[in-house]
Amino acid sequence: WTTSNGHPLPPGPPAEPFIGHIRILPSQYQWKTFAELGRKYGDIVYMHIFGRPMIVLNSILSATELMVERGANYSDRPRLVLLSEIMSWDSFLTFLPYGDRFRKYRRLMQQHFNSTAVNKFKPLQIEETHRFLKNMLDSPEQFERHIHLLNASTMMMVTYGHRVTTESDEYVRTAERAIELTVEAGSPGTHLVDFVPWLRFLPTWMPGAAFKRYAFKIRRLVRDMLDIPVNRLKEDMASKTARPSFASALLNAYEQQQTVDYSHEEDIKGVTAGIFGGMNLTQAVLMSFVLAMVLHPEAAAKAQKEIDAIVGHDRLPDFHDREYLPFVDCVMKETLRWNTPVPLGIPHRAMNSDIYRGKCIPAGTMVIANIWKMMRDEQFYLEPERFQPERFQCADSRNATLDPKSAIFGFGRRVCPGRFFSDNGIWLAMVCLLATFDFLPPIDDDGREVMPKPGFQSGFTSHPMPFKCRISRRSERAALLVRQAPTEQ
Ligand code: HEM
Repeated sequence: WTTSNGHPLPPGPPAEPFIGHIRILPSQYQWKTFAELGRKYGDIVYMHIFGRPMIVLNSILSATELMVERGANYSDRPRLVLLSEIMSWDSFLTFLPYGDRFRKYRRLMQQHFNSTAVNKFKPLQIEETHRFLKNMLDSPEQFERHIHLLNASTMMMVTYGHRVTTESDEYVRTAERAIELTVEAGSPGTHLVDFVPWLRFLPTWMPGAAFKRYAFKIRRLVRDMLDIPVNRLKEDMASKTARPSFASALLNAYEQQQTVDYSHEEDIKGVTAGIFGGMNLTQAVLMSFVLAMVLHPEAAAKAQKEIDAIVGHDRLPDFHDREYLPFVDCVMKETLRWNTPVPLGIPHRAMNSDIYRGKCIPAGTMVIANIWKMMRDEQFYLEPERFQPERFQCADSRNATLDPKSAIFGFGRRVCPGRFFSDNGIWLAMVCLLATFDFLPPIDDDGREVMPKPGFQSGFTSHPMPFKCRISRRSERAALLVRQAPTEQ
């Protein structure tokens, strides 16, 4: 295909008339299909669905050259009629189109979550991690629930000063329900109304408008996600019982008119509620870590040896130990690489048509970064399917490694603003777990150890398939340290 400007489109598989490539796209594990297409057509693959163009970037080079270096053109989000406009997720930074409101929200996130600002959250992350370790000691078999509570409580404390003590917490339940129903509605950008936008004007009572009734249910939950925590915080601030938080800092500045940068409470709701996606991702990473430690006891033992030598047995690890624990960092990087938390990132959109490597990328093209494939690029990672933290120890020309953190958080002007904060939290949880617990395979009826089979769910975020394991305290001394760890700020 040659476009009107005389440049061909990037290569891609043959399309069917009108519907384009819709039948090539599987509903599950799309990143694997995209990687196969990449082997055949190169690291930029062009496709279209009902005439709407999309490209898949299979290499870190093309993602960097387009989404970072040409960020002014590639930082928009695709127009998702069902998700953004009907369910109203477009109140959140994550789905905002590129423009003034986006820049305003990013600036606010950046002020509080940049690489130095996140240091102020460290005492809270330590406290929440201690609480988590105590829960692990009491009921290690419920590790998934404890990880969930750790993430929910840390994020809610940081953002709204609200401590989550149970899974039935009103805000967390509302947010999880909204996300669950949204995910069940199908992949963003693949619903009929996304391609035939006038369908959104169908009255809800009409046959064929079931999607709209369903979407309205989600819209109410999304509204609650925005309103409940900020309204509760305002009550606490009025009664002088609020803890300092991201949202309270924004509300204070707004009320005292210290800034003209944001003009409406709705902005505060939109920017703070963006944190929820982060909880789910940190959960995916820590669950993958537990699975990796069960499957690779040699990696866990090596990290534990390093921790014992540096931290000793009289205290729990802390942030200031990090620079002396290089192997723990390797385990963290390998965990992030091995199970990429967001395999296809969040799609960007080209605002204007562009020429790249002699090919035309039309205006409006949806740009998908296949981060899963980038984390398996043999140019950087030998035997990419193997879990091998050592690959990050010796970056020589044969095994030149790329830090997964340069890809798994996305690219350019839309790169994850929570990346420094989650880097700290994930590291602390991993190092404390390694210092105090052993991770063992479950035992079958004949008393034999059975290694769990590693597998990851398909979906927008990649979580390990449910698995069983035994988690036991490393020693009575370790258990005592956990019991004595301070948890009240
Ligand atoms: C392991 C943890 C995390 C991973 C892997 C992750 C990954 C990502 C990715 C891939 C994107 C899309 C970037 C792009 O469009 O190129 C993103 C966006 C975003 N993340 Fe994260 N994230 C994590 C944790 C967090 C946390 C803890 C927060 C909140 C403090 C957060 C807040 C956001 C927001 C608000 C956006 C939307 C940014 C925008 O559209 O401009 N994330 N994240």
